Amino acid sequence: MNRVIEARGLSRQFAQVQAVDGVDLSLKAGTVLGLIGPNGAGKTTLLRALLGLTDCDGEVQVLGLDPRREHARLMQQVCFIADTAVLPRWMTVLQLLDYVSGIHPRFDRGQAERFLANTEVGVKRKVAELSKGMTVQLHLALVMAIDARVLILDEPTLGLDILFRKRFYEQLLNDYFDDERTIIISTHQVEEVQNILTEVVFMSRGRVILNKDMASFETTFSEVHVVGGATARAEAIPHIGSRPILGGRAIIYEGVDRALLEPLGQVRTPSVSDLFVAKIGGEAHHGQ
Ligand SMILES: Nc1ncnc2c1ncn2[C@@H]1O[C@H](COP(=O)(O)OP(=O)(O)OP(=O)(O)O)[C@@H](O)[C@H]1O
Repeated sequence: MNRVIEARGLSRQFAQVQAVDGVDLSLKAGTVLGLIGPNGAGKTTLLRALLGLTDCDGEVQVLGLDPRREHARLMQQVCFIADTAVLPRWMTVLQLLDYVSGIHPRFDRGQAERFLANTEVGVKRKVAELSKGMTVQLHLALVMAIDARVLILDEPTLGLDILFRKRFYEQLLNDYFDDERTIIISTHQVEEVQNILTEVVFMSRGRVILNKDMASFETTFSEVHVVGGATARAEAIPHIGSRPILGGRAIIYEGVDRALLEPLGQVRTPSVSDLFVAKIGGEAHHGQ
């Protein structure tokens, strides 16, 4: 089996809300997927459906298992970080390390301790006494020390300061990620993850709006910075986004030959977040 995650027509409806609406997803080992979408887009519901934590319609397999029927087996091979509030607040950090060592066969306690040594989290303190950011650091230390084939991170760095966010992603890539693993990161902090992604999915209103590997992202999308008279010519070419920048405009194109754009100004690949605004900002606007 070379697909780690395979979903077809995955849907989840809550009363009035179609939280996930016919999503197809196919990921192989060695993927770092960024799942990007506005609030309420359905990201958490999709991740929970992949893990069998919420019911869903459609076909879904993770590591060859059906998360709805084989949830317990699946959870032995995946690691999910979502809500940092679930750590037992009355335990000390040391007690928590003992506890996780006892329950999780794939937990490497030494690795968790090495990770914590680089943080402000004192191992003798109670979880309840830690700041929000420290609680998240503790949670991450536990997660990164679990040898899982699939790691699902839902807003992993929420509440962390910028230095720690950077360090977290560096560490994730250098110390955790390898060809055997698959990581999905759902986040609003797109700029911070874009350099570590191999694939990106944009979600809006339960649907996948964009699903690209980063190599084809670069060949599909272009951004041109235009000034003066070139602006009108650039805007005459069908584009998906246009925004003011210092002294001119940045215009984003999909599927336009770069040779056509080069005479107009400086051509580059748009950032994932600028493309997100162009795609989803427009979408939200048209829907209103
Ligand atoms: N248990 C539930 N019962 C009813 N509606 C729900 C439930 N869980 C999610 N929803 C709805 O489904 C939609 C998608 O929610 P979801 O939490 O998956 O979005 P999200 O993309 O993760 O959002 P955010 O970025 O704000 O965390 C929302 O409209 C939400 O209100």
